[in-house]
Amino acid sequence: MKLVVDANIPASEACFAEFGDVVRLPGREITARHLKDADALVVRSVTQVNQAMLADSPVRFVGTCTIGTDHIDTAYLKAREIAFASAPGCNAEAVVDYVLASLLTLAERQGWLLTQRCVGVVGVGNVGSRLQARLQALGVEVLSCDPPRAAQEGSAGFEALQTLISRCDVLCLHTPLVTEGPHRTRHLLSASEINALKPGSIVVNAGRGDCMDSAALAERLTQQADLTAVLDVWENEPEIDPQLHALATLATPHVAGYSLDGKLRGSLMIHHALAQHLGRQSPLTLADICPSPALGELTLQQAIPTEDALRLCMRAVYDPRRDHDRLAREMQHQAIGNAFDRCRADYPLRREFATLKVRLGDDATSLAPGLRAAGFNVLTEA
Ligand SMILES: NC(=O)c1ccc[n+]([C@@H]2O[C@H](COP(=O)([O-])OP(=O)(O)OC[C@H]3O[C@@H](n4cnc5c(N)ncnc54)[C@H](O)[C@@H]3O)[C@@H](O)[C@H]2O)c1
Ligand SMILES: O=C(O)[C@H](O)[C@H](O)COP(=O)(O)O
Repeated sequence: MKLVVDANIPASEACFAEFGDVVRLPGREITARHLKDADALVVRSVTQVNQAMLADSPVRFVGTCTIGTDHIDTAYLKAREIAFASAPGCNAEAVVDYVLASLLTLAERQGWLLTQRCVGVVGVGNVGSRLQARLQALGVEVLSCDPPRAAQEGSAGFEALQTLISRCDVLCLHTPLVTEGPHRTRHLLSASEINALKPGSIVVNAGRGDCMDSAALAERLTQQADLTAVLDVWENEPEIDPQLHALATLATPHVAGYSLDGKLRGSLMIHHALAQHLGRQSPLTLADICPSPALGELTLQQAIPTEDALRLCMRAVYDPRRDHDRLAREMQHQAIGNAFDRCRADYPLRREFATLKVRLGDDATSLAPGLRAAGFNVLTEA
C-alpha cells in the first residue's frame, strides 16, 4: 500500500508507516501525478483535494489532519465512494489559547481588563464553544451567534450577528468557510458589518480568511483607525494582502491551531480512521506519540492581579507576539507567500496551556479559579 502524506504532518511515521510505504511531500506540491499509484492520501489544509487531483488515481482513502474541510471536495469523494475522514476538534484548545493570549496581550498594551469587555463569539462549534466556556469561567460576558445551531436547537442562548456587532467590544470569528446554502460564511463580515463595528472594538479572525472582506477591513482600518484587528487567517493565503498585514495589530500566519498537541491529535485521529477503513484496530494513543513538555511546572508564591498571573503563565507556554514578529521579519527578506509558508513549515514547538502545571503556594491560592478557568492545570499545596 502506498500513502502520500503531507510533509508538514508530525508523527507521520508513527501514525502511517504500519499501513505501507509513506511518501512525504510538501502539501502545496502534491499533484495528480503523485497519486497515480497511491492508495491513501493524508493532507492538511493547503492541499486542494478534488476531481482534478483524484480522477486518474486508485486512492480509496483521504484523510485531513485538520478541523477545516473547505479544501476537500467531499461531494466528489462521496460520488466516487472514496472514504474520507477529518479531525474535528483536534486543535480547538490551541485556537482558544491563541485567542485568550492575544486578548490578554492587547489588554496589557491598551490598558483594560478582559473582565471589563463583552466578547462576541461567531460560530459556536468545537472552537467557539470552548472559547465561550473559558471566557465565561473567567467572568467575561459572552454573546454567541450560530444560526445553524439556533435553527436546530432553538434560539435560546444565541443572538443575531447584528446584536453582537452593536453590543460587543470584541468580536471573534470561528466559522468554517461555507460557500453554499442558507448559512454561507464567505464575507460573513462584509463592508456593512465591518463599518458597523463599535469604535474602539477588536475583531479577531481565527476561522477562515474568506469569512471576512479584507478590502473592507483594510479600508476601515485606514480611514478611521478605530479598530484593532487580530488576524490569523487571510484571504488568498499564502499571498496575503501586505497592506492589511501592516494594519493588523497582531498578524500571524494561520498558526492559531499549531500546538504540537493539536497537530498530533489530528495525525492520530486520521491514523485511527485509516485503521478502521482497513478493518483493523489500533492501540496507538496520544501519550505514545506526544513528548512531555519542556516546561512542566511553575510555582506562584504570592497573589498578584489575576490577569497578570494569566499573562505570566500564558507567556511561559505561548506568546502570539512571537508569531507576529516572525512573520513581519520573514516578510522583509522574501516574497510574501514564501515568508508565510516558511513560518508555518518551521513552526517552533508550542504546547497547550493545559500542559503547564501551575503550583500555587499558600499565599497564592486565590489565583486558582482564574488560572483553572483559563485552562491551566492548577496544583495547590493542600
Ligand atoms: N486558525 C486556525 O489555525 C484554525 C484552527 C482550527 C479551525 N480553524 C477554522 O475554524 C473553523 C471552526 O472550527 P470548529 O472546530 O469550531 O468547527 P465546528 O464545525 O466544530 O464549528 C463551526 C461552527 O460554526 C457554525 N456556523 C456555520 N455557519 C455559520 C454562520 N453563517 N454563522 C455563524 N456560525 C456558523 C456551525 O454551526 C458550527 O457550530 C474551522 O472550520 C476552520 O476553518 C482555524
Ligand atoms: O482547519 C484547521 O484545522 C486549521 O486551520 C489548521 O491549523 C490548518 O493547518 P494547516 O493544515 O494549514 O497546516
